[in-house]
Amino acid sequence: MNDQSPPTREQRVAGLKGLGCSRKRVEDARFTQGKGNYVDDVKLPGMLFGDFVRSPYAHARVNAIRTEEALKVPGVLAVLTAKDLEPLSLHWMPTLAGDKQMVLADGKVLFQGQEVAFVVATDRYAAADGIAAVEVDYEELPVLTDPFEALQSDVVLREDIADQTEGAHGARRHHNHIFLWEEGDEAATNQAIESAEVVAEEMVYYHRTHPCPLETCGCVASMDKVNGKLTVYGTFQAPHVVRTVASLLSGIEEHNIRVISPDIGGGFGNKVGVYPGYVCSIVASIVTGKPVKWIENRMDNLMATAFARDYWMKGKISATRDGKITGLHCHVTADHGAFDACADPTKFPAGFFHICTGSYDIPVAYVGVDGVYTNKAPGGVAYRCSFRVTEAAYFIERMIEVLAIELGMDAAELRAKNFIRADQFPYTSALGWEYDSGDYHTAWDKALKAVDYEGLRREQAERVEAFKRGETRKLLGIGLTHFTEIVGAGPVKNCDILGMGMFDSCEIRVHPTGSAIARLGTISQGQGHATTFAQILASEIGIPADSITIEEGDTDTAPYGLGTYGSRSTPVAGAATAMAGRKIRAKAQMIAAYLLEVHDDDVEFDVDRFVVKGAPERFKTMAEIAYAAYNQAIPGVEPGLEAVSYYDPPNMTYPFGAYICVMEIDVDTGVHEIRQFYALDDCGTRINPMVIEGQVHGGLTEALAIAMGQEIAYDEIGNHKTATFMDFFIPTAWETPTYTTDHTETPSPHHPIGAKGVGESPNVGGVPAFSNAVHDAFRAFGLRQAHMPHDQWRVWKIAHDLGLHG
Ligand code: PCD
Ligand SMILES: [Cu+]
Repeated sequence: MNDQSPPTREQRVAGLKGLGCSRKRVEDARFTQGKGNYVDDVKLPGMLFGDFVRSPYAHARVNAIRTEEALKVPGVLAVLTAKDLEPLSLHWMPTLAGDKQMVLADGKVLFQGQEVAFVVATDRYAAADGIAAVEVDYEELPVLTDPFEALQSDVVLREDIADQTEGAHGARRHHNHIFLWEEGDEAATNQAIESAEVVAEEMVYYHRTHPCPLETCGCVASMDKVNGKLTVYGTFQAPHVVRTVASLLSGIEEHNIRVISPDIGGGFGNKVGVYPGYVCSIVASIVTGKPVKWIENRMDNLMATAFARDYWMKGKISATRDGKITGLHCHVTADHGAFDACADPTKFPAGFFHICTGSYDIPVAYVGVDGVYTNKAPGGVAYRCSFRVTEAAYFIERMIEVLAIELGMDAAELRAKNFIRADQFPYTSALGWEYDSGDYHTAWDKALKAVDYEGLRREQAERVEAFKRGETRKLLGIGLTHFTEIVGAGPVKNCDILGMGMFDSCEIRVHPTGSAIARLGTISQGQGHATTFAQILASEIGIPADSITIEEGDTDTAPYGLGTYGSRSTPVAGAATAMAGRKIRAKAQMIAAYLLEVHDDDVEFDVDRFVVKGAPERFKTMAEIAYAAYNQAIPGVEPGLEAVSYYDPPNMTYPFGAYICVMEIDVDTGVHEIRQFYALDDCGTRINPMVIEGQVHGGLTEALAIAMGQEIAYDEIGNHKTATFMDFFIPTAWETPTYTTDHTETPSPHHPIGAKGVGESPNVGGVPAFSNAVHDAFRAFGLRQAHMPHDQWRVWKIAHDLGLHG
């Protein structure tokens, strides 16, 4: 081929590396070469180190804190206690859930690992010595770790609000009660259930766990007293929200606060909330006039930062004899720990749990959630679904299995019989959500075919017979799940965090030579935004993704946004990116028309250029247009080529998926082996299939961890039993199975490019798939419900209790 020949249209499209391209992740060059810049890499001149004295008790009165000896330790400069923070009104701080939380122990401690005092020293070793020298007089109090018991007990956990009968989410009926939140028609639901031919009832527990990112939480606060500017580097999933909160709490004007989220080593929801470490570092920097760093160790992270789940879900599901679901009732007892510090949109104290009707057309439903205080760490609702969709999906997918048992019906058939049909979308659920789009039957049939479902069931039946004959000790479980996710909060009219509406944003500058920078209100923690958002833009404005820099996480430069969690970046900031791109394109069209000396309407966009309609040889490329925007006076058009979009999504997006897990279980040892895991995801328009596959692999591995072993456990006096990797299960390559990924593509009708989120989906759908496989292996022997995690001992115990050990 002649070097001079112009690229074909296909080559031009491919050259953009836009939508649908499995573009390699641009951020990986620095990550794989140790050139990332994480919070702990931030080293400022004269920087000090702060760390916490933490409570060894789960519930105790703090009668005295003596700091004299600590202050004598070489290198220790200050020890902050609640008394020091009180004059600044910073000894307590508001939580995202409308509650308040102690920054440092104020008269008592409420969970093991709670922050009691903050020691500031020249380095982390001196701080550790200082911590050891702080003397605290504790007087132990009775401990409540069980939420059901907490609601009956005379022991008052939150003395600060003991007499308050109204909380942030309505009436409190007991001193350890936080709220009762209800959705749906309870009377109609009860009636449907009472008059039903078949009812299945079950208590489904989704245990307490923890997102445990590789990098723990931390920050560096630096108060420059000369120019009055506070800079805070930190592991923040929502940097702008942190800036606003810091301003409101400290009284420092918001323009004088700069929050920077540098590279983040995994967030998974753990880094959404505001922690005492941030407040104490800021105060310490103001007091000492020096930068102060605080970095958690692994135990701190597992003991004191945002846990996930801990939902006791009591369900009733009713159906006709032939398996048509007629009603769903759910009551949740939600253990929120010592403070209600969940990171949900204000109006939703149980997040989006009322998506618990799942993928099914259920005529009536009711859900009631009781939030309860206990002597455990606060900060729930994280871990690859910040808004309780994981709990909801687990609940309904377990209830479906239990109903299938009750009906004596195949669980795949029961699902298919009740799916919302493709022609029912947009579909409004009994609990009020408007599902934007979906095609569940197509996905389900594809999944069942891919694994040869009928063949598997035959094999399973043969296995059961062989087991009964004593020819094998291994059972076969087929774990089915069809989940519906709900991601992309806003809209602003329903969703806010601390009053800030949940929109998101993108600002684009196209440079004269035809490359560009785009800044967003979100922040990648490993998801690959620098790669994928450039792809959205490449397809919108015809500039190659390789020529577009994506920048996030610096509040001095990025437009205001609500941050990255709840798989909202693609649905919201991704939409803002497309919309801002369209503004660039609109202006480029005027410039092109001027340059081509035709009317605006006579040019049209084609991949990377504007062409004169009907005369494709007459065109201006985006690079030429960008240059003209800066070097020519164009009548009626401002110089430059920039745009900004603040996007308020009209609705959330509803990704879905069909997962099937095939598991072998050794009845005598409780050891499982995952023979096959098939995951079909539908996240609408796919931006980068390779990134999506990576997201799915990561999320499934976290799901495996949660379902098969990971747990935050406490003993009866509130000792945290799982605060190290000796006890807290993190799967390695050894435990991780091979996954087969697949997809269908049902675009979101309201998203500018039809994309839905995907990051959370594999965890939402993965946990029930693994757990259902365990249950299914024992279905023939009468198992209905066994609580997670299904570690080896608990699986052995299931077999034992079913009498399978002879
Ligand atoms: N359709 C579609 C969708 C999506 N995509 C892609 O993928 C990713 C993701 O996305 P999304 O879904 O939108 O999401 P985002 O927002 O971005 O993110 C978030 C998520 O993400 C996930 N993933 C991950 N990865 C990593 N690596 N790291 C991390 O940390 C993490 N985290 C996790 C979580 S948990 Mo939460 O926070 O609990 O709420 S939520 C979450 C990005 O890149 C994007 O672009 C594509 O491509 N396509
Ligand atoms: Cu979610």
